[in-house]
Amino acid sequence: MNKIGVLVMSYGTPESLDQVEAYYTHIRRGNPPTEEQLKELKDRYEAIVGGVFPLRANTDSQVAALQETLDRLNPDKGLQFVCYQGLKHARPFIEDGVAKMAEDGITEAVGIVLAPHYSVMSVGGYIKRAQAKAEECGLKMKFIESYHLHPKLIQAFAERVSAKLDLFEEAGAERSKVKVLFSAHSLPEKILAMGDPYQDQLLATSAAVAEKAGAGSWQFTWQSAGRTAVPWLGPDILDTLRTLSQEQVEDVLVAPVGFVSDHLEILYDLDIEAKAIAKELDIRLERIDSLNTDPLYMETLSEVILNTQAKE
Ligand SMILES: CC1=C(CCC(=O)O)c2cc3nc(cc4[nH]c(cc5[nH]c(cc1n2)c(C)c5CCC(=O)O)c(CCC(=O)O)c4C)C(CCC(=O)O)=C3C
Ligand SMILES: [Fe+2]
Repeated sequence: MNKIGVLVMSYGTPESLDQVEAYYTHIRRGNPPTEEQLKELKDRYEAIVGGVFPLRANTDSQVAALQETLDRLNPDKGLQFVCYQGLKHARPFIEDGVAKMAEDGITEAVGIVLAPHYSVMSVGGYIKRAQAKAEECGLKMKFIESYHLHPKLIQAFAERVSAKLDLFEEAGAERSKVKVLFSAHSLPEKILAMGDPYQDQLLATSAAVAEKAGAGSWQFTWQSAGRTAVPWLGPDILDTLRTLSQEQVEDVLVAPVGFVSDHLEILYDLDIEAKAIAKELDIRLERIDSLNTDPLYMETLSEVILNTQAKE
């Protein structure tokens, strides 16, 4: 049986509170955080679920679900796709995943990231590291850079937006007046001058989801900007909520389309931090459920992976 490796890449999260320092140091390219920064990050993890790191189980489940979906959708019975995990900032690292494929005798692989939009600073970084290790191991790799307009991805997000708009309506709000706020992780502003596609891809996803979900009123905002000296893309969601409040908006549905699973930036930055500001402003803030192992998301990933073989 001919085997094709699938390197499924994701951000990674610590396994326990005592690993947060090493994790944070890795994110900071080897510079350890100050005591204060470390405490602040640990506090955020403790606030979400008391020191459990949901992204780990979520990534494991996504990889398992992707394996099942690939097995089911692959039309070529002489070819088997085998998934491996590769994380950006935690074990198993991207390099570990590539090395494992090579050890298992795999010579050809496809790399994909559990994030739909390309930026040279996000997905570009994952791909660069995987490619370097693949060359070292003599592995031939292809990469999927983005899949932000795949019809099944748009449908999955749109169904979630629509379901939450129903709830607003049941609670007495006028559906067309609920502000749908699409969001994604901010990046340093310099990416715009570099001609990076990140922002345009996010706006394209947002417009497609808004249209499919029949959202009456929507806009895009950034979230989770880093606390560094350089300017980050804005407006930030907390400022956007303040502006919306001034515009007499009372109902807001946040749709974080830059993320595909429940983790810190969803469970803390939105569910705790943004919700607290919304409460102060008397805004009803809800968010769409995360995709996690949604079958439509798994089919999106499977279809783009299978497509890399069809093109040959
Ligand atoms: C574009 C992007 C995505 C989306 C695409 C993708 O998924 O790749 C993403 C996702 C995530 N980011 C995450 C966590 C963190 N990101 C940080 C810091 C940073 N993120 C950045 C970018 C991104 N990050 C950047 C440019 C920095 C500054 C440092 C640097 O230049 O690299 C920090 C440090 C402290 C802080 O700034 O808050 C933390 C803890 C978690 C895991 C949460 C969990 O464990 O549940 C996830 C899914
Ligand atoms: Fe991040």
